[in-house]
Amino acid sequence: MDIKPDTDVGAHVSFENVNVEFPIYSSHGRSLKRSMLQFTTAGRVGLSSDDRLVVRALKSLSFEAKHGDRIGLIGRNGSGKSTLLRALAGVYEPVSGLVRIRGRVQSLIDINLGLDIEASGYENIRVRCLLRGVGKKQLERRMEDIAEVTELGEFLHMPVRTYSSGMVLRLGFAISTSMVPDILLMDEWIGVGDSTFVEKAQKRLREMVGASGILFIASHNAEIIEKTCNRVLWLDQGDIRMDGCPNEVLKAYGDCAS
Ligand SMILES: Nc1ncnc2c1ncn2[C@@H]1O[C@H](COP(=O)(O)OP(=O)(O)OP(=O)(O)O)[C@@H](O)[C@H]1O
Repeated sequence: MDIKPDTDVGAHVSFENVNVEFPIYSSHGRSLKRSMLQFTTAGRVGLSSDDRLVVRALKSLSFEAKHGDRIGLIGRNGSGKSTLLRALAGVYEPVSGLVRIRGRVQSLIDINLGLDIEASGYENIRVRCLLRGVGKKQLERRMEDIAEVTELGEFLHMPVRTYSSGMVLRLGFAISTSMVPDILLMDEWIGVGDSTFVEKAQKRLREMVGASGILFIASHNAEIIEKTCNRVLWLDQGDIRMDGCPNEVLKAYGDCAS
């Protein structure tokens, strides 16, 4: 795969003929390969260039996204939405094609990923801030801001393994939403916390979405897509079936499903 650095200003994404494949490791035997290839998978299971059986999750996918785009990803289960988000996040490396990404990417796909459960809440906040390049001068203030959002008080001095699942989510959410990225990735709209936290969390999330350069959100909820997005990509079998304004694409998608 060829990743080219981009140096102009403003968030920008382009995918050119991007292919992402997942090998099916247990299928080395010829007869098994043959029988799996005969399954009706609409071309999603196939042979890679080195003759391995693979699931083709993205197939020659091409699109461009510009600063200001709020892109909803829709499509049936298995159409490639999460794979596209993970390719944008750099988690999945395409087997071929060209990905260009200009800007800092922040994924809210798994907000608790990377939390060290043996370390305290404060230690986790500190490490994450340092990893994101927060300088020493701003560190204390930034840490206090995040701590305040969690509303976890003295619990922040205790190891994360002593937290309830809701408390872990508050910590992960507060950390993940502490910096506005150029490119924001979400797999469904996040709803975290109990009734006292949820309103504050939603406001923070809306502000982060509004301030980010480009948003990608995969969702099965048409209302969320309509409210949040100015453009929709309808994915079908790993490729784009339609790209347009939310009303138009959601209508075509709905007509196709009914
Ligand atoms: N880790 C994996 N190993 C093998 N195949 C995978 C893996 N992850 C995804 N796939 C396959 O890639 C295709 C796209 O999956 P993906 O998760 O991107 O779909 P999706 O549109 O996000 O679906 P959903 O709406 O169910 O979340 C599917 O055919 C799926 O079976």
